Amino acid sequence: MSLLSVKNLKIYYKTPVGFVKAVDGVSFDVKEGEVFGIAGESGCGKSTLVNSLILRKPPMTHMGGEAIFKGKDLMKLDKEEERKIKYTELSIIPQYAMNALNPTKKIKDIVWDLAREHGAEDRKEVEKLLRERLRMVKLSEKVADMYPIELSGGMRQRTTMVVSTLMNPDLLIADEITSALDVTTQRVVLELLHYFMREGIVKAIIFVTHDLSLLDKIADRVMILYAGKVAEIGPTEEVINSPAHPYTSLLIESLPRIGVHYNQTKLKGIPGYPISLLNPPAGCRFYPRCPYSMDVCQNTEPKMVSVGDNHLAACHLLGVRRNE
Ligand SMILES: Nc1ncnc2c1ncn2[C@@H]1O[C@H](COP(=O)(O)OP(=O)(O)OP(=O)(O)O)[C@@H](O)[C@H]1O
Repeated sequence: MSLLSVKNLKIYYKTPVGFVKAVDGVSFDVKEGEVFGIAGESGCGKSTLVNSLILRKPPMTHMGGEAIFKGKDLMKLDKEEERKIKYTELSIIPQYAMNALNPTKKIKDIVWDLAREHGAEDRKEVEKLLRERLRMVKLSEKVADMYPIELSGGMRQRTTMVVSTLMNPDLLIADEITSALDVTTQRVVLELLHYFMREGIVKAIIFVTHDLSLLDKIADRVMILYAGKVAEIGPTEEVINSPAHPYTSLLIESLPRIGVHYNQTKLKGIPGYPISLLNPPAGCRFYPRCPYSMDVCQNTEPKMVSVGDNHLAACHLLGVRRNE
Protein backbone atom coordinates (compact mmCIF):
# COMPACT_ATOMS: atom_id res chain seq x y z
CA MET A 1 0.00 0.00 0.00
CA SER A 2 1.34 3.45 -0.90
CA LEU A 3 1.91 5.75 2.02
CA LEU A 4 3.07 8.58 -0.22
CA SER A 5 2.26 9.07 -3.86
CA VAL A 6 4.04 11.88 -5.69
CA LYS A 7 2.87 12.77 -9.21
CA ASN A 8 4.52 15.15 -11.65
CA LEU A 9 5.79 17.36 -8.82
CA LYS A 10 7.39 20.64 -9.84
CA ILE A 11 9.23 22.70 -7.25
CA TYR A 12 11.11 25.76 -8.49
CA TYR A 13 13.07 28.54 -6.76
CA LYS A 14 12.04 32.04 -7.71
CA THR A 15 15.16 34.16 -8.28
CA PRO A 16 15.70 37.63 -9.77
CA VAL A 17 16.99 36.02 -12.98
CA GLY A 18 14.22 33.44 -13.36
CA PHE A 19 13.05 30.12 -11.96
CA VAL A 20 15.56 27.45 -10.88
CA LYS A 21 13.79 24.24 -11.93
CA ALA A 22 15.10 22.13 -9.03
CA VAL A 23 12.38 19.46 -9.13
CA ASP A 24 10.76 19.24 -12.53
CA GLY A 25 8.01 16.68 -12.98
CA VAL A 26 9.05 13.99 -10.50
CA SER A 27 6.78 10.98 -9.81
CA PHE A 28 7.26 8.10 -7.36
CA ASP A 29 5.54 6.38 -4.51
CA VAL A 30 6.65 5.04 -1.16
CA LYS A 31 5.03 1.92 0.20
CA GLU A 32 4.48 0.88 3.79
CA GLY A 33 7.33 -1.30 5.03
CA GLU A 34 9.99 -0.10 2.61
CA VAL A 35 13.12 2.00 2.68
CA PHE A 36 13.02 4.15 -0.44
CA GLY A 37 16.37 5.59 -1.49
CA ILE A 38 16.93 8.80 -3.45
CA ALA A 39 20.37 9.34 -4.98
CA GLY A 40 22.11 11.70 -7.36
CA GLU A 41 24.92 14.22 -7.53
CA SER A 42 25.02 17.36 -5.46
CA GLY A 43 22.51 19.89 -6.79
CA CYS A 44 20.20 17.38 -8.53
CA GLY A 45 17.27 18.38 -6.32
CA LYS A 46 17.22 15.71 -3.59
CA SER A 47 16.89 18.09 -0.65
CA THR A 48 14.47 20.34 -2.51
CA LEU A 49 12.26 17.35 -3.25
CA VAL A 50 12.06 16.05 0.32
CA ASN A 51 11.96 19.47 1.97
CA SER A 52 9.12 20.54 -0.32
CA LEU A 53 6.96 17.86 1.29
CA ILE A 54 6.83 19.73 4.57
CA LEU A 55 9.42 22.48 4.94
CA ARG A 56 8.34 24.60 1.96
CA LYS A 57 9.13 28.29 2.25
CA PRO A 58 10.02 31.06 -0.22
CA PRO A 59 11.83 31.22 -2.59
CA MET A 60 10.78 27.53 -2.91
CA THR A 61 7.61 27.53 -5.01
CA HIS A 62 5.18 24.73 -5.82
CA MET A 63 4.59 24.98 -9.59
CA GLY A 64 2.53 21.84 -10.15
CA GLY A 65 1.83 18.23 -9.31
CA GLU A 66 0.77 16.57 -6.08
CA ALA A 67 2.11 14.60 -3.12
CA ILE A 68 -0.66 12.51 -1.58
CA PHE A 69 0.22 11.35 1.92
CA LYS A 70 -2.39 9.31 3.79
CA GLY A 71 -5.11 10.71 1.51
CA LYS A 72 -4.10 14.36 1.79
CA ASP A 73 -2.18 16.47 -0.72
CA LEU A 74 0.85 17.81 1.15
CA MET A 75 1.03 20.65 -1.38
CA LYS A 76 -2.36 21.92 -0.22
CA LEU A 77 -1.96 21.80 3.56
CA ASP A 78 -2.37 25.06 5.44
CA LYS A 79 0.21 26.05 8.07
CA GLU A 80 -1.86 24.57 10.94
CA GLU A 81 -2.33 21.20 9.18
CA GLU A 82 1.38 21.19 8.32
CA ARG A 83 2.32 21.83 11.95
CA LYS A 84 0.02 19.03 13.13
CA ILE A 85 1.36 16.28 10.90
CA LYS A 86 5.04 17.23 11.28
CA TYR A 87 6.76 14.87 13.73
CA THR A 88 3.53 12.97 14.42
CA GLU A 89 2.88 11.57 10.91
CA LEU A 90 5.73 12.78 8.75
CA SER A 91 9.14 13.61 10.16
CA ILE A 92 12.25 14.89 8.42
CA ILE A 93 15.76 14.61 9.75
CA PRO A 94 17.18 17.42 7.65
CA GLN A 95 20.68 17.72 6.26
CA TYR A 96 23.04 19.02 8.98
CA ALA A 97 20.43 18.05 11.62
CA MET A 98 23.30 17.05 13.86
CA ASN A 99 23.90 20.74 14.45
CA ALA A 100 20.24 21.75 14.46
CA LEU A 101 19.45 20.98 18.11
CA ASN A 102 19.02 24.19 20.11
CA PRO A 103 22.39 24.60 21.90
CA THR A 104 20.90 26.52 24.84
CA LYS A 105 18.52 23.75 25.93
CA LYS A 106 18.91 20.32 27.46
CA ILE A 107 17.71 17.43 25.28
CA LYS A 108 14.74 16.76 27.60
CA ASP A 109 13.64 20.42 27.29
CA ILE A 110 13.94 20.37 23.50
CA VAL A 111 11.78 17.25 23.43
CA TRP A 112 9.22 18.63 25.88
CA ASP A 113 8.80 21.84 23.81
CA LEU A 114 8.19 19.70 20.75
CA ALA A 115 5.77 17.30 22.47
CA ARG A 116 3.82 20.14 24.11
CA GLU A 117 3.45 21.85 20.76
CA HIS A 118 1.77 18.67 19.55
CA GLY A 119 -0.68 18.41 22.43
CA ALA A 120 1.25 16.40 25.07
CA GLU A 121 0.27 17.30 28.64
CA ASP A 122 2.25 14.97 30.85
CA ARG A 123 5.89 15.99 30.99
CA LYS A 124 6.86 12.94 33.09
CA GLU A 125 5.41 10.57 30.47
CA VAL A 126 7.28 12.34 27.65
CA GLU A 127 10.55 12.19 29.58
CA LYS A 128 9.99 8.52 30.40
CA LEU A 129 9.52 7.78 26.70
CA LEU A 130 12.62 9.82 25.81
CA ARG A 131 14.79 7.90 28.30
CA GLU A 132 13.35 4.59 27.05
CA ARG A 133 14.15 5.46 23.43
CA LEU A 134 17.64 6.69 24.32
CA ARG A 135 18.31 3.30 25.91
CA MET A 136 16.84 1.60 22.83
CA VAL A 137 19.43 3.29 20.61
CA LYS A 138 22.18 2.35 23.06
CA LEU A 139 22.70 5.82 24.47
CA SER A 140 22.78 6.54 28.18
CA GLU A 141 19.51 7.96 29.45
CA LYS A 142 21.64 10.69 31.03
CA VAL A 143 21.77 12.23 27.52
CA ALA A 144 18.30 13.59 28.35
CA ASP A 145 19.88 15.88 30.95
CA MET A 146 22.70 17.05 28.68
CA TYR A 147 23.13 19.97 26.29
CA PRO A 148 23.76 19.15 22.59
CA ILE A 149 27.29 20.56 22.85
CA GLU A 150 28.17 17.89 25.42
CA LEU A 151 27.52 15.11 22.89
CA SER A 152 29.93 13.79 20.27
CA GLY A 153 28.90 14.03 16.59
CA GLY A 154 27.71 10.42 16.45
CA MET A 155 25.78 10.74 19.73
CA ARG A 156 24.16 13.94 18.53
CA GLN A 157 23.10 12.23 15.30
CA ARG A 158 21.51 9.34 17.24
CA THR A 159 19.83 11.80 19.61
CA THR A 160 18.41 13.73 16.65
CA MET A 161 17.05 10.45 15.31
CA VAL A 162 15.38 9.73 18.66
CA VAL A 163 13.86 13.22 18.78
CA SER A 164 12.60 12.96 15.17
CA THR A 165 10.90 9.60 15.78
CA LEU A 166 9.61 10.09 19.32
CA MET A 167 6.03 10.52 18.12
CA ASN A 168 6.13 7.43 15.89
CA PRO A 169 5.77 9.18 12.51
CA ASP A 170 4.46 6.94 9.71
CA LEU A 171 7.05 8.28 7.29
CA LEU A 172 10.58 9.25 8.26
CA ILE A 173 12.71 11.21 5.81
CA ALA A 174 16.46 11.11 6.37
CA ASP A 175 18.31 13.68 4.25
CA GLU A 176 22.07 12.97 3.96
CA ILE A 177 22.22 12.07 7.64
CA THR A 178 25.36 9.98 7.31
CA SER A 179 27.58 12.25 5.18
CA ALA A 180 29.44 13.82 8.12
CA LEU A 181 29.98 10.53 9.97
CA ASP A 182 32.83 8.03 10.06
CA VAL A 183 32.06 4.58 8.62
CA THR A 184 31.45 2.93 12.02
CA THR A 185 28.93 5.58 13.06
CA GLN A 186 27.39 5.41 9.57
CA ARG A 187 26.74 1.70 10.14
CA VAL A 188 25.16 2.39 13.54
CA VAL A 189 22.86 4.99 11.97
CA LEU A 190 21.80 2.61 9.16
CA GLU A 191 21.14 -0.16 11.68
CA LEU A 192 19.11 2.26 13.75
CA LEU A 193 16.87 3.10 10.80
CA HIS A 194 16.20 -0.60 10.27
CA TYR A 195 15.54 -0.97 13.97
CA PHE A 196 12.91 1.81 13.87
CA MET A 197 11.18 -0.08 11.04
CA ARG A 198 11.36 -3.48 12.76
CA GLU A 199 9.96 -2.07 16.01
CA GLY A 200 7.09 -0.41 14.14
CA ILE A 201 8.18 3.07 15.27
CA VAL A 202 8.03 4.18 11.62
CA LYS A 203 6.22 2.53 8.69
CA ALA A 204 8.46 3.70 5.86
CA ILE A 205 11.68 5.62 5.33
CA ILE A 206 12.93 7.87 2.54
CA PHE A 207 16.72 7.82 2.65
CA VAL A 208 18.45 10.55 0.67
CA THR A 209 22.14 10.35 -0.16
CA HIS A 210 24.68 11.17 -2.85
CA ASP A 211 26.36 7.85 -2.00
CA LEU A 212 24.81 5.00 -3.97
CA SER A 213 26.86 2.41 -2.07
CA LEU A 214 24.91 3.28 1.10
CA LEU A 215 21.61 2.66 -0.65
CA ASP A 216 22.86 -0.76 -1.67
CA LYS A 217 23.00 -1.54 2.05
CA ILE A 218 19.71 -0.09 3.16
CA ALA A 219 17.14 0.66 0.44
CA ASP A 220 14.53 -1.69 -1.03
CA ARG A 221 14.00 0.58 -4.03
CA VAL A 222 15.97 3.51 -5.36
CA MET A 223 15.27 6.55 -7.48
CA ILE A 224 18.15 8.19 -9.33
CA LEU A 225 17.65 11.91 -9.90
CA TYR A 226 19.51 13.93 -12.47
CA ALA A 227 19.10 17.72 -12.77
CA GLY A 228 15.62 17.77 -11.24
CA LYS A 229 14.27 14.78 -13.15
CA VAL A 230 14.00 11.04 -12.53
CA ALA A 231 16.62 9.17 -14.56
CA GLU A 232 15.81 5.71 -13.22
CA ILE A 233 13.72 4.05 -10.54
CA GLY A 234 13.48 0.42 -9.47
CA PRO A 235 14.43 -2.32 -7.01
CA THR A 236 17.87 -1.51 -5.57
CA GLU A 237 19.56 -4.75 -6.55
CA GLU A 238 18.34 -4.52 -10.12
CA VAL A 239 19.24 -0.85 -10.56
CA ILE A 240 22.73 -1.40 -9.16
CA ASN A 241 23.43 -4.68 -10.98
CA SER A 242 21.71 -3.85 -14.27
CA PRO A 243 21.49 -0.05 -14.57
CA ALA A 244 19.44 1.02 -17.59
CA HIS A 245 20.31 4.72 -17.70
CA PRO A 246 23.84 5.80 -18.74
CA TYR A 247 23.90 8.22 -15.82
CA THR A 248 23.22 5.44 -13.30
CA SER A 249 25.97 3.31 -14.89
CA LEU A 250 28.47 6.17 -14.64
CA LEU A 251 27.42 6.92 -11.08
CA ILE A 252 28.08 3.29 -10.13
CA GLU A 253 31.39 3.20 -12.02
CA SER A 254 32.55 6.33 -10.22
CA LEU A 255 32.26 4.69 -6.79
CA PRO A 256 35.68 4.06 -5.25
CA ARG A 257 36.52 0.37 -4.78
CA ILE A 258 38.71 -1.19 -2.12
CA GLY A 259 41.84 -2.86 -3.50
CA VAL A 260 42.02 -0.65 -6.58
CA HIS A 261 45.04 1.64 -6.73
CA TYR A 262 44.20 4.80 -8.58
CA ASN A 263 47.79 5.54 -9.47
CA GLN A 264 47.51 2.42 -11.69
CA THR A 265 43.81 2.34 -12.56
CA LYS A 266 42.24 5.73 -13.22
CA LEU A 267 39.10 6.43 -11.17
CA LYS A 268 36.18 6.72 -13.58
CA GLY A 269 34.22 9.90 -13.13
CA ILE A 270 31.30 11.44 -14.97
CA PRO A 271 32.58 13.82 -17.67
CA GLY A 272 31.53 17.48 -17.50
CA TYR A 273 29.35 19.22 -14.97
CA PRO A 274 25.63 19.23 -14.21
CA ILE A 275 23.70 21.75 -16.29
CA SER A 276 22.23 24.98 -14.95
CA LEU A 277 18.69 24.50 -13.73
CA LEU A 278 17.86 28.09 -14.66
CA ASN A 279 17.82 27.28 -18.37
CA PRO A 280 17.91 23.51 -18.73
CA PRO A 281 18.12 22.06 -22.27
CA ALA A 282 14.86 21.15 -23.98
CA GLY A 283 15.71 17.49 -24.50
CA CYS A 284 17.42 15.05 -22.16
CA ARG A 285 19.11 16.94 -19.32
CA PHE A 286 21.99 14.46 -19.31
CA TYR A 287 22.60 14.96 -23.06
CA PRO A 288 25.63 17.31 -22.73
CA ARG A 289 27.52 14.73 -20.59
CA CYS A 290 26.23 11.47 -21.99
CA PRO A 291 28.77 9.29 -23.86
CA TYR A 292 25.92 7.75 -25.93
CA SER A 293 24.06 10.94 -26.89
CA MET A 294 22.17 10.92 -30.19
CA ASP A 295 20.51 13.73 -32.20
CA VAL A 296 17.10 12.96 -30.74
CA CYS A 297 18.41 13.55 -27.19
CA GLN A 298 19.11 17.22 -27.85
CA ASN A 299 15.53 18.39 -28.34
CA THR A 300 13.20 15.60 -27.28
CA GLU A 301 12.72 14.77 -23.65
CA PRO A 302 12.92 10.99 -23.07
CA LYS A 303 9.87 9.32 -21.55
CA MET A 304 10.00 6.83 -18.68
CA VAL A 305 9.93 3.32 -20.12
CA SER A 306 9.68 -0.02 -18.39
CA VAL A 307 12.92 -2.01 -18.40
CA GLY A 308 11.92 -4.70 -15.89
CA ASP A 309 9.57 -5.50 -13.08
CA ASN A 310 8.82 -2.13 -11.43
CA HIS A 311 12.00 -0.85 -13.06
CA LEU A 312 11.75 2.29 -15.21
CA ALA A 313 14.26 4.58 -16.89
CA ALA A 314 14.12 7.71 -19.05
CA CYS A 315 16.56 7.37 -21.94
CA HIS A 316 16.20 7.40 -25.77
CA LEU A 317 18.75 4.57 -26.00
CA LEU A 318 16.22 2.20 -24.49
CA GLY A 319 13.87 2.85 -27.41
CA VAL A 320 16.74 2.24 -29.88
CA ARG A 321 17.71 -1.03 -28.15
CA ARG A 322 14.09 -2.15 -28.26
CA ASN A 323 13.81 -1.52 -31.99
CA GLU A 324 17.03 -3.39 -32.75
N1 LIG B 1 17.25 29.00 -2.10
C1 LIG B 1 17.59 28.68 -3.33
N2 LIG B 1 17.46 29.57 -4.34
C2 LIG B 1 17.79 29.26 -5.61
N3 LIG B 1 18.24 28.04 -6.00
C3 LIG B 1 18.37 27.12 -5.04
C4 LIG B 1 18.07 27.37 -3.66
N4 LIG B 1 18.31 26.23 -2.96
C5 LIG B 1 18.75 25.33 -3.85
N5 LIG B 1 18.80 25.85 -5.09
C6 LIG B 1 19.21 25.16 -6.33
O1 LIG B 1 18.33 24.08 -6.53
C7 LIG B 1 19.02 22.97 -7.11
C8 LIG B 1 18.79 21.74 -6.27
O2 LIG B 1 19.40 21.92 -4.99
P1 LIG B 1 19.28 20.84 -3.83
O3 LIG B 1 19.92 21.40 -2.61
O4 LIG B 1 17.88 20.37 -3.74
O5 LIG B 1 20.17 19.64 -4.41
P2 LIG B 1 20.73 18.36 -3.66
O6 LIG B 1 20.67 17.26 -4.65
O7 LIG B 1 20.02 18.16 -2.37
O8 LIG B 1 22.25 18.76 -3.42
P3 LIG B 1 23.14 18.57 -2.11
O9 LIG B 1 23.36 17.11 -1.96
O10 LIG B 1 24.39 19.34 -2.44
O11 LIG B 1 22.36 19.20 -0.99
C9 LIG B 1 20.49 23.40 -7.21
O12 LIG B 1 20.70 23.85 -8.52
C10 LIG B 1 20.59 24.54 -6.22
O13 LIG B 1 21.60 25.45 -6.61
